Amino acid sequence: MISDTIVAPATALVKQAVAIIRLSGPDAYQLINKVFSKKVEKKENQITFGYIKDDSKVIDQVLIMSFVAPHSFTGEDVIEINCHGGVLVTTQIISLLIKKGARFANPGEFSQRAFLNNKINLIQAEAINDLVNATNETSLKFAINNLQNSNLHLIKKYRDQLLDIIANIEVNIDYPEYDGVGDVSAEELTEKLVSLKAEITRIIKLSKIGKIINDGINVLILGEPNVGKSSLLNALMQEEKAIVSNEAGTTRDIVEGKINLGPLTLNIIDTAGIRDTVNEIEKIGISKAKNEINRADLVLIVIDSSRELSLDTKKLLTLTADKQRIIVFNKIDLIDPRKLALTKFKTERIALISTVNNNIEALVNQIMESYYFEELTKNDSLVLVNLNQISLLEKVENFIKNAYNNIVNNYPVDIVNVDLHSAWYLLGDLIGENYDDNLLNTMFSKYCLGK
Ligand SMILES: Nc1nc2c(c(=O)[nH]1)N(C=O)[C@@H](CNc1ccc(C(=O)N[C@@H](CCC(=O)O)C(=O)O)cc1)CN2
Ligand SMILES: Nc1nc2c(ncn2[C@@H]2O[C@H](COP(=O)(O)OP(=O)(O)OP(=O)(O)O)[C@@H](O)[C@H]2O)c(=O)[nH]1
Ligand SMILES: [Mg+2]
Repeated sequence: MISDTIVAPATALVKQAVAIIRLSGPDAYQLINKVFSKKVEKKENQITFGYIKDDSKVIDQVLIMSFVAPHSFTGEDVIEINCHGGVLVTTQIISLLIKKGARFANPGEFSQRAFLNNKINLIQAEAINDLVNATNETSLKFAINNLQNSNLHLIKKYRDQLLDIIANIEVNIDYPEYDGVGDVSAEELTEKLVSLKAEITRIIKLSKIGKIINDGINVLILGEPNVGKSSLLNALMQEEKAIVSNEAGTTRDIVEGKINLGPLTLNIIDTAGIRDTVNEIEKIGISKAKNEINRADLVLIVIDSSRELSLDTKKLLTLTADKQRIIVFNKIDLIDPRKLALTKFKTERIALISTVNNNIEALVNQIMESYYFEELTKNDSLVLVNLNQISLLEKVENFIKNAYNNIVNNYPVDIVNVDLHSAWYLLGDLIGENYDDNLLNTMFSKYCLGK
């Protein structure tokens, strides 16, 4: 049982209209009543007006909101003090509460308590943090979907299915032939495993895209010199961020910019034009540009529409063949688009643009389409955007795959069940059925103070 009472500002320590101080734990009422001008009754959802006082010295005029365990965010007795939002007044009230016996909370400790008191599961806890950190509509949608309990039943369903399979294997299979006795055959079990694995694989796939969208899409602009890469960066950002000139080899270093494009966040990376050069500085720039390919989620290969496809561009196309990419034909204002040799790109996403005319809509549409997946934002979609969550799911996927192979290869039933148990257990990790204290501390420490 948690025995101490924690306190922290729930709002930033800056000059503002009103600040909120949160107090949570078994002594919340006792503590507030040591410093408040009136008696705060232990009653739910009350707002009480009065003064915070250090003995006879009045510190502030405040509103007290009261919650009674378990009906609060943390599941404990909670008092929220809405004080005037001065830095000094807020810190004085907190110091006073600490003097009276409260402990200053660690970052994320309120949410951690909410988890420990079964008010939220770990997916919801991660979602709270993701919600606070969300910078685009899509990631906000993922977070709010996961915060509402709506898709917890999915994980529970998968766990139940696993248990069911485990039980059936134990009861119904006449080892070592795996001939079906009773009501479930080996074929039916493998079928169940296959469909379960398919569902997990689907969630992993969606989650990986979700993670990219959540973190911001790293969009790398590549192309030979002078094709208009920096002009494109500037057009996307609607700002003269990078130097543009008609001299080939203008950009030497990496230039980065961040924008929100509708529901997406793009981290745009402009690079030095790629060509054979003897200039040492330019060479460094070119090697930097190539090194960025690994980090990129999406590569824009920019081509000057008015020129023949050069060897350098062909090399770039080969170098990025495995990447998600869009072939961008810039300077379309210089030629008749019908003259473009597009057939060799017919399996690719292409966009015809003219940065000089600020006509980049075709590219914007292609980017949006690349990351538009109806399934992603459906209310009941489970999209997990944290690396640890995704890697847990991948482990689950692997254990199910192993179990399947072992059944097919007529391995002993205990071996099959070890893998299935592991998968079941790891799904429990995902929602916090089982947890490790250190892991929990690490996880919540990335939260805001007072959260
Ligand atoms: N002032 C304030 N605003 C806040 C929060 C908070 O803790 N305090 N929140 C947090 O950061 C978020 C809201 N989340 C909350 C979640 C649960 C409960 C709560 O009291 N739950 C009770 C009662 C539920 C009900 O009445 O239906 C419960 O779960 O039993 C409060 C806030 C955002 N805004
Ligand atoms: N006609 C026309 N000219 C363009 C267009 N986009 C860029 N340019 C011109 O092309 C030249 C090169 O543009 P930059 O954006 O500097 O090209 P870059 O690819 O960044 O070049 P490097 O940094 O040298 O690799 C400039 O003179 C631009 O004004 C376009 O859509 N149409
Ligand atoms: Mg440039």
